[in-house]
Amino acid sequence: MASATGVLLETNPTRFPIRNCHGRSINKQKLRHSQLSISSSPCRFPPFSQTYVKQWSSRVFTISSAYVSGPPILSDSDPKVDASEATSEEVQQSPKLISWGLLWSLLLNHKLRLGVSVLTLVGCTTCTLSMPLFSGRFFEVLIGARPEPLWRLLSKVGLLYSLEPIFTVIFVVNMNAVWEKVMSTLRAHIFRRVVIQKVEFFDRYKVGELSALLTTDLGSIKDIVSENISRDRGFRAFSEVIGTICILFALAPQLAPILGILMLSVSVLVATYKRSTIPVFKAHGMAQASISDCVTETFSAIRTVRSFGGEKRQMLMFGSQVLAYQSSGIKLGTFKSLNESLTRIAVYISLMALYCLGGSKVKAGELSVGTVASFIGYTFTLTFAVQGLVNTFGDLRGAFAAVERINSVLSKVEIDEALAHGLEREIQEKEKHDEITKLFFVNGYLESNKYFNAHYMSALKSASNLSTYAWSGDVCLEDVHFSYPLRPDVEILNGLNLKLKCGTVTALVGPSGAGKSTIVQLLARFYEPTRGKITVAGEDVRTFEKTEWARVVSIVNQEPVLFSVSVGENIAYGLPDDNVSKDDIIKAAKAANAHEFIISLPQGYDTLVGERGGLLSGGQRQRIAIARALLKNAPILILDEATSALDAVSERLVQDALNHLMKGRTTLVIAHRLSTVQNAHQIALCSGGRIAELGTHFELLAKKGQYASLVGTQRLAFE
Ligand SMILES: Nc1ncnc2c1ncn2[C@@H]1O[C@H](COP(=O)(O)OP(=O)(O)OP(=O)(O)O)[C@@H](O)[C@H]1O
Repeated sequence: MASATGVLLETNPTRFPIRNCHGRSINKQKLRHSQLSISSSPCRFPPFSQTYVKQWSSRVFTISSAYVSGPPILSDSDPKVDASEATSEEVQQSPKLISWGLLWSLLLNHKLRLGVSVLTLVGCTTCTLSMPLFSGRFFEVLIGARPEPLWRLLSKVGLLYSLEPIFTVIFVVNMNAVWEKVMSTLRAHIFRRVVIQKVEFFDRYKVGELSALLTTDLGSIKDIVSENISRDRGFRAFSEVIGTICILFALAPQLAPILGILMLSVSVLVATYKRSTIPVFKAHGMAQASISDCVTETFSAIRTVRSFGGEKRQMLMFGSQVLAYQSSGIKLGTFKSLNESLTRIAVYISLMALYCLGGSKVKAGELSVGTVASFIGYTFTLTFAVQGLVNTFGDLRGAFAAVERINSVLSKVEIDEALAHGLEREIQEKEKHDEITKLFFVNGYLESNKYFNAHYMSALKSASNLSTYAWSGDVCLEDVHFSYPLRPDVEILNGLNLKLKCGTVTALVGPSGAGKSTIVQLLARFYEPTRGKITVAGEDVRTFEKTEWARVVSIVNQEPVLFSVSVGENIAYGLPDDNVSKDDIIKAAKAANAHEFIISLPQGYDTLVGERGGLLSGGQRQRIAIARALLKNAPILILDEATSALDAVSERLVQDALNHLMKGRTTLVIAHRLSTVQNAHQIALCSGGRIAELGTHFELLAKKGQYASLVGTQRLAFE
């Protein structure tokens, strides 16, 4: 039944613009999606954090009171396209991935340890700050100016000396443990955020840049505590500076202001000087990064280097980078030595000032010898503490820059909602006591992403149906238009229609660059069509979560990627969430013609395959990938010319395995070989962003069109 507001909206939507939680107006179609599924299945959403629940319920209220109910409809207009209109606004509004709020809430998970750290910090700072006082008294006892027995004074000093290291140990251990735990959660949080980004995000950033976020940048955030819990850094330096200044004023108000001004000028000087050295540090860091780039590139492409005799070129390149690193290192050393001398100069100036002023006051009888002796001690304490604080501020600057980098890369809204939603649900369902899973929870909840497109997500259908649809229905690409997000002006597919009949093989042929692999990427849902849709048994695939979709699609590529674990584990990756029995693995390997070679390996199924499977031949890698796909037992199969890189013997073995794999599955084969094409139930020729010809081998030959000319010019290779 239509509510009053709903009717008003229906009649004149522009007069009553409804705004979503970001204040953005949302169209009617979106409203329909949101409201319908909210009312039909509100419990499908995982128990997000309270804030999310609040935002969610307010959205439910706004939307449901404003719209008419009805059956869930996913219109032809692409929800993703609608959502993309708002992307720039959302980018501006997106919350920072690492914020003070997040850090604070993570720290508060360790209240006890933090409490102990604060108490022990007070304890060890008190001990440290008492020492110069007792040194002064010691001199006074020695010259007879103080009537206290020496043994009593020494036993107090002894007590201080014993307590200080104990407090220090407890402080360092606790602070370190707290920060390590916070950093682990942060690391997992960032890794997860990277994993759920859309594929175009990975087109945009280099792997090196992304791994630097999790290693170098997080490293500098970690160092801000780990490297600053020693005596003369961070919190201790800060508490010592404050404590010393108070004591100095209490001890000798005549001397304290002079010393204070002196200290202040020195620290300003040191800080200014340090600021001027930032470019030198940066240059050194960059030189180090280029060395590491060169090493990675050379060793990962060692076969190419060798085949082109490129060793000398690589060595020269490495040598020039080493020299650049060396010269920036020498420059840095000079700056460091100057820095060191500055500290000493600061101490000496302060001491000279003290000797002159303090000495004259002692002579005039205004100050005791003990007080001046204590003052000298505090001068050292203050100088080193100030110096430590300046260093800590330098580290803080580095940490802020790292946070900024992480936020600028990861706070943008490029999250693949259809993937993140399913992943979130799966992790929520997992055993909460599992220590590894817990890492991905912030304060008991997964990062609740308010940018999850609720209207989009709410139209999701049950996963249990997907498997039935995929085993029994056709897969259709209907009027699919597509441009890669990084090249939005170039339309690769332009109204493409193709039906993959259930349980049959479709061969996809066409000239290079026609868009064959693009079709594969769309079927795998690495990208979504910019217009049109892909359906399975008539259902838009976007109504299913990507994690569910991944379960019904298997892809075997020309260059299958294996993980650097054992052969058995690589096959079991076909079902990464399940406990796969060894029998099932062997069964899949046998069906993929891989069992024989696997048992001849040194450790059989436990043999490690090396980085990206580099310790195996191309044909062996291919058969393991097929075994992995067999174990997965997905109803939709995509073969990206999986045998073209193999020799005749391997090809026969792999082809047998593939024939086994294709049985009863809806298969799309990108084919360059005539034999593969001829055996297919239908052949689709892709050209100009559409399917230009469709039929069997003989039908297409008879047409004497592009397919016939491809065969004629032998661009479809004969065996
Ligand atoms: N990630 C990407 N971002 C931008 N453009 C891309 C991307 N991947 C492919 N393209 C472009 O899309 C077009 C189609 O490429 P595609 O790989 O689908 O062709 P293909 O038919 O599979 O070619 P081949 O037979 O040579 O493999 C090409 O012009 C290519 O430059």
